[in-house]
Amino acid sequence: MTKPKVLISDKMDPNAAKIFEERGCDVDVITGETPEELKARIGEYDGLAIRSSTKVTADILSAATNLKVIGRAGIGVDNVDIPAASSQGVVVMNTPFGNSITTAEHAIAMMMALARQIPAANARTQAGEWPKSDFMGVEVTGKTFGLIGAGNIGTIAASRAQGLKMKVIAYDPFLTEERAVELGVEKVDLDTLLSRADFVSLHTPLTDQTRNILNRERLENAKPGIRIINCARGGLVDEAALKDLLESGHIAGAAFDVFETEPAKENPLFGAPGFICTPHLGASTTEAQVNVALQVAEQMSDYLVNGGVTNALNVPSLSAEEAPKLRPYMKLAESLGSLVGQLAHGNLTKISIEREGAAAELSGKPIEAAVLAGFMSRYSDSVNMVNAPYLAKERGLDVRSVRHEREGAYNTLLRVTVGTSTGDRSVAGTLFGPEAPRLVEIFGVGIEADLAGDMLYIVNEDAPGFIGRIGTLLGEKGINIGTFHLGRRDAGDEAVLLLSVDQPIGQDVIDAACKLEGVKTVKGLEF
Ligand SMILES: NC(=O)c1ccc[n+]([C@@H]2O[C@H](COP(=O)([O-])OP(=O)(O)OC[C@H]3O[C@@H](n4cnc5c(N)ncnc54)[C@H](O)[C@@H]3O)[C@@H](O)[C@H]2O)c1
Ligand SMILES: O=C(O)CC[C@@H](O)C(=O)O
Repeated sequence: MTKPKVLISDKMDPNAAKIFEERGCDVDVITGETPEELKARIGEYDGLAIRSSTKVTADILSAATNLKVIGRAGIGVDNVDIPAASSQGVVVMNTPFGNSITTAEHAIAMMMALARQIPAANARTQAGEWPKSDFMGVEVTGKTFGLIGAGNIGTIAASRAQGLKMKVIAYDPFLTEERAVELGVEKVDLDTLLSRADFVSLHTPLTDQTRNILNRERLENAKPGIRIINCARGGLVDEAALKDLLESGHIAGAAFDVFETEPAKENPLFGAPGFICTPHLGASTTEAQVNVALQVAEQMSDYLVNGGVTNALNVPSLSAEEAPKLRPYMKLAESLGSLVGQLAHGNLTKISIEREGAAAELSGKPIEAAVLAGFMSRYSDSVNMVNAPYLAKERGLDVRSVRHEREGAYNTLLRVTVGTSTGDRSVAGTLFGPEAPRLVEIFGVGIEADLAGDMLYIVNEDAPGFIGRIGTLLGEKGINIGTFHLGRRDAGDEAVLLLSVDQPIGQDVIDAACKLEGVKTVKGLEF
């Protein structure tokens, strides 16, 4: 049997190449190539091991005819086109914990550097100035550390801040009260966090919900003198607004490891008062790089040699026998989890997954994992069907799977219900034929729809003329309607409208739809 061939295309600890060889793979280390050079070469390889420099685009994947696995030695996979990889059957893996401690330590180092203005003091001292009176710092002891994103890295940063005798407050929609108590942090909303924190540290992935989470308005309304640390992802903070507010003195300092455009050879923040930065060094310690390199090489060779799947972001863990029967249910389960995750508001405390009819005969665990993966995909870019149940447990989400013997209106049915602080919210779906997942109920209203691509969800008063008004609005905004689904409890009651559309739904469309007569709720959805 020929050995699987792996390309390491980014600078990686040499232990990775050693592990690949020891575990039966041939390995080439070729770094710094242009996209064109990589595209010309990639067809030879079964595995591609990367960090953040290699951009694995759909174009490169189109030439990757033998590729079976991409391994990211690190956490963020924003440099990999996962949908394109999935549609080519390429497994994408990351190493979700190997650099967490190192990155949390970098955030704390940045906080201390900000508090004592170490970079500027160092530069001027070494220039021979001895500027002792220009650098009055602030203590961190007794100050408030505002954590945005209480996942792996955020919770480590919080514990280090507590070690520095700081009070930690946290904003994370996924943090339960129980977990907050366990961590010794106070759970708050984002506006409260910004009005109380002395130092704010961001630790979320970059998603549609977190992009510009610190926008101009929030920065302007933050407590005067606040200092901001971003060692997560560029794009979480409005860079131009931050520059203006550093210049006005409203914000006392900011420390960034990551930028909207990287490599950041120029940036509006460069030179702003109180601004310090590093070139995406969050994961750059010997220890973290050894961890992630070893882990990625072990995971990838296990997959290439034995078919074992660990920390994959785009495949469920299924046995060969169960896989064909379960596959359409996995898609249905993930879509229902994603739908309820996108629509539910409030403090999400519990989720139940009910199986009825033919679905009750199937193994519940993979279906549960698929629901959880869909449900949590809005909150983390590291979540997958393998780690979703573990993450849900760790975060205190009460997960229940119920199998009903009873015969229902459908031959097979999955129902997903989330408990929020404002009550239970439930969606249900079935399979049409053996394979086609279909939504059949949304928050108590019967409605039949495919969940795919970009969609618009509207709740409105059931009254004549509404469908015309929404059609006109979407037409004016250049949005083409693909499919149109309508449901209601009774005539004249609330109606639910679910549209699949050919263009993404922007905030302008949502704002305009909210203003239409009779509209109660509008939400853009993505599947
Ligand atoms: N600078 C670096 O070199 C470096 C190194 C490692 C990781 N990172 C980045 O750090 C980030 C966090 O990594 P992690 O391992 O802690 O991830 P994680 O998935 O464990 O945690 C992310 C947390 O963000 C929360 N979150 C999601 N949406 C949110 C929102 N709208 N508001 C508030 N919180 C929200 C999630 O609930 C979750 O708790 C990732 O983007 C990762 O890529 C950067
Ligand atoms: O590989 C790196 O240096 C950065 C890694 C980091 O951004 C991650 O998401 O793990």
